[in-house]
Amino acid sequence: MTHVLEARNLVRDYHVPGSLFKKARTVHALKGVSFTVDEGKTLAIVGESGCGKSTLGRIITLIDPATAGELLIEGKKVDIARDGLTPEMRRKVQIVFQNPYGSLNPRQKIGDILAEPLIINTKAPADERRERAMAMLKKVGLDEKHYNRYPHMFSGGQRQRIAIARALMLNPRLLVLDEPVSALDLSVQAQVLNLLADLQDEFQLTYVFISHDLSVVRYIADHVMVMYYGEAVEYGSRDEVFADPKHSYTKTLFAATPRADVASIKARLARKAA
Ligand SMILES: Nc1ncnc2c1ncn2[C@@H]1O[C@H](COP(=O)(O)OP(=O)(O)OP(=O)(O)O)[C@@H](O)[C@H]1O
Repeated sequence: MTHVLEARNLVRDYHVPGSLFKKARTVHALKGVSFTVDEGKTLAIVGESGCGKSTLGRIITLIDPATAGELLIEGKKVDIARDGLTPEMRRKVQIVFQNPYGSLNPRQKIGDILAEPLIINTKAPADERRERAMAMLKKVGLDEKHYNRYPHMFSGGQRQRIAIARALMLNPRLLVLDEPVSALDLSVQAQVLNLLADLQDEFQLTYVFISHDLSVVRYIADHVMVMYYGEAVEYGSRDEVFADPKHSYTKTLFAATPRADVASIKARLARKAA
């Protein structure tokens, strides 16, 4: 079976220019990271601040180039230096960022925010764009009446729903979710996680879920990759990694994390297991 996403030995170096007081230096943000993600599955990427999670997310989403390595989307090699990327390839991968306050243009109405990817990437006429935006609002648990409102008129959870809806407008295969619930209250986190799980089932979406929160990862992930200073130090199924962490860093990370379970997450897990 072809993987939806395959990363082979991804390397990313950042060259930080020197100043009067500091020498120029190179930050080795990714030191050769490899993994695969299959259709309809979720790979969680876990690790502390600075371990390279977001760098990896930006490379997968083709926002940033890698220094070396290979990236394959549905078995097709992507030019990681970003030359020659087809619009088709770009449409397949979308990203949702942590901050729903910062990621939506405050001057645009929700309908226009959702229609924008269609205007840029397709020839869909205005009435079709409107219809698709309305339909997507409903899919993420919002309402047609929200179409003409501005982002400031929504709660944090609702804004993240809008960001998810925007990411889905082009029917992507893969969503990179970069700390998508970290800025939300616990009860709202559970609602958004449940929404992501439902959308995954409905559209057979593949997720790369970046998080530092192990209780969230435990709920959402099929596979887990633990990163430490630019390296993947652990990689396996969720149950394997949680039940029997191999690397000393993973053990420390798990020991340091309180079990902050969310009631409705537990309920859903139980439903899933049943
Ligand atoms: N544009 C850049 N220029 C120089 N160094 C960078 C740049 N972006 C990231 N880095 C460095 O690369 C390393 C990995 O950063 P990255 O943001 O990917 O980590 P992270 O695990 O996502 O952390 P956080 O959770 O805090 O966002 C860090 O040492 C960071 O300082």
